[in-house]
Amino acid sequence: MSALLRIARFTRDLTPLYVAIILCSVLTAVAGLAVPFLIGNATDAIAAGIGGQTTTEQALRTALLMAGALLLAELASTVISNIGGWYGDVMSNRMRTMLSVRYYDKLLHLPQRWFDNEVTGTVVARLNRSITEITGFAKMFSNSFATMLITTAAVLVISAWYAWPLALLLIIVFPVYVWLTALTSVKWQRLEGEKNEQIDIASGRFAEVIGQIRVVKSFVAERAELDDFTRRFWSTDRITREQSRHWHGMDMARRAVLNIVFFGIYAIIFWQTVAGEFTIGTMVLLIQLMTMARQPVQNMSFVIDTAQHAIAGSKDYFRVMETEVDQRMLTTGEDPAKHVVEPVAGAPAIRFDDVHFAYEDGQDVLHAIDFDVARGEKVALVGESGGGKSTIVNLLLGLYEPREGRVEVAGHDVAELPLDVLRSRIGVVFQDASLFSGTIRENIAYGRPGATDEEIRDAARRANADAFIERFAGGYEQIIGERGLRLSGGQRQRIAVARAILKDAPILVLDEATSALDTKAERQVQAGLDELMRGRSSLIIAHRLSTIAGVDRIITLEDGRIDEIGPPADLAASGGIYAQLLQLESAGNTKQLAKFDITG
Ligand SMILES: Nc1ncnc2c1ncn2[C@@H]1O[C@H](COP(=O)(O)OP(=O)(O)OP(=O)(O)O)[C@@H](O)[C@H]1O
Repeated sequence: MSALLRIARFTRDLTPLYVAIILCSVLTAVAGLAVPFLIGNATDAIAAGIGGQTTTEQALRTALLMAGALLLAELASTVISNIGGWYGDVMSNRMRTMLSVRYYDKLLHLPQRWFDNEVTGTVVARLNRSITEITGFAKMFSNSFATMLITTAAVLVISAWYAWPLALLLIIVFPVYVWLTALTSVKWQRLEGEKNEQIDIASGRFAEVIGQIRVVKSFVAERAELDDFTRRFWSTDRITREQSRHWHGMDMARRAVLNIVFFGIYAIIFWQTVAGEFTIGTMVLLIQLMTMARQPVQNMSFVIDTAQHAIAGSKDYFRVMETEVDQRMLTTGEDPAKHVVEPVAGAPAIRFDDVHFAYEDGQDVLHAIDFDVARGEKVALVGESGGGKSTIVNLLLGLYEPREGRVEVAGHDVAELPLDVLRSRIGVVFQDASLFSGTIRENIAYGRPGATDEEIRDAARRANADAFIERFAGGYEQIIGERGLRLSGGQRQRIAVARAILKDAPILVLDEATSALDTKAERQVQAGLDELMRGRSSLIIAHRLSTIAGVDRIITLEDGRIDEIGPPADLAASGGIYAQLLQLESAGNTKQLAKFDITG
């Protein structure tokens, strides 16, 4: 119940719709409750006519009057319940929109750490299930449950008026029924959770596999993937059988109790009628009222079943909604790129001051990292794979916080800058170009929404991308497929470079992509990158010795520690990692070079 109230509180903006739905439900219930009274009156009038207490004309007139009133009551019920249904549809759709938008908003602002432990497809599957179940319940409630519950409450009061033992029996049957249902609920919920877990994992994998279908095909892993998917779904079959057996076993017990109680109710009504306490009309009225009350009790399992799904769904939903978000976003609604951050006089563009960092407690991956990048300087990070290069970039982008020490940008502690302001100052070109489905124009404009066509073209020209874009039939409107899969690796990179040029951030982080490119493509991308780096302070995760040779300074890393810092010429002679790399290159030892993600 508290979970359902929580949903209602969470969606309190829908209150006017909730009120309209309840009003329609009350009116529908009232119209429905009039029916047994009208039939009861008609029955009494007909019985009186047949029995000779009134004339046949009088009996007929009353009966026809009742039939007319019956028609009106039923028409009213039809119209009002449909109006209520309309409100219900609108309400559940708005609820779905509200829950989905807030969930997406939440996900977009969760810290990077949260995503490290989640599989994208699983997050999406969970969202879909939770929201479908919550809104499904809301819709059922507004379209039928509410009227049903109001009718039942009214039947209780009316039957108490006529004969208190009837009301007593009805009052007993409800809690017994709900109690028996609650007994089933604990086990049912546990099994439902087990099922959902399997389905979420399978759906997560499904999304991953379809997203990386080329890898799957190249490893001929289709059968293995399908087998795993099938196994997970089939495991829900066993759980469903157990869950359903349990549910239906308990349902039999519940219904048996109901049958016995209703036997008592009918026995009382018949006995009282024979004893002359009730007229035939009252008997007909009471039988109809009891039938009206019986339906909600029987449907109670369905109501509770749907409510349980909604409760289980809401738990998953609110678990994510309760996760702490990155609080350090600019909350003024101001464009973060326009937020003024005056550089501290004399401060370097980037400074790492004795930074220690661990992804997991007690396992430092960066130790005492100390370096700076002067304004306009190009600095390359070189080190073995897993040495901590990407982690340094992650800290610079504020994706994680140092365990100890400070990271500064233009003299400001990164921990104190709003994250969106910080990130608007840093352009990033990732190793994997990471484009989105849509047009080339949209992908470049991602760097600066609202950029003019001319600005987009100019960025593409400078990134050495304009010529190949123009060769496409659609030009800048060419659709590039999911993650840009319809482009070559080099083309994707150049679009990513154009995107960063358009962003025009003073600091640049570059994770060179090389292995995927042939020499010509590499030259084309390099020309774009050179243009991008001009005048910017650049931190480069370099994968080519030619790039490393062209930077102002090199930082070599070993096991998360800085080994050396200095200009290429100095490090070439120092005997350290860079000097060794040069030796490996001249000896043609590409295998050892690959350990450093260096392609030569
Ligand atoms: N999200 C994460 N959670 C836990 N550990 C991580 C995470 N990301 C990286 N690591 C670990 O941190 C260490 C440094 O990784 P990092 O990605 O910074 O290395 P790298 O030098 O960039 O390597 P590469 O050149 O292969 O990309 C590695 O041991 C890695 O396993």
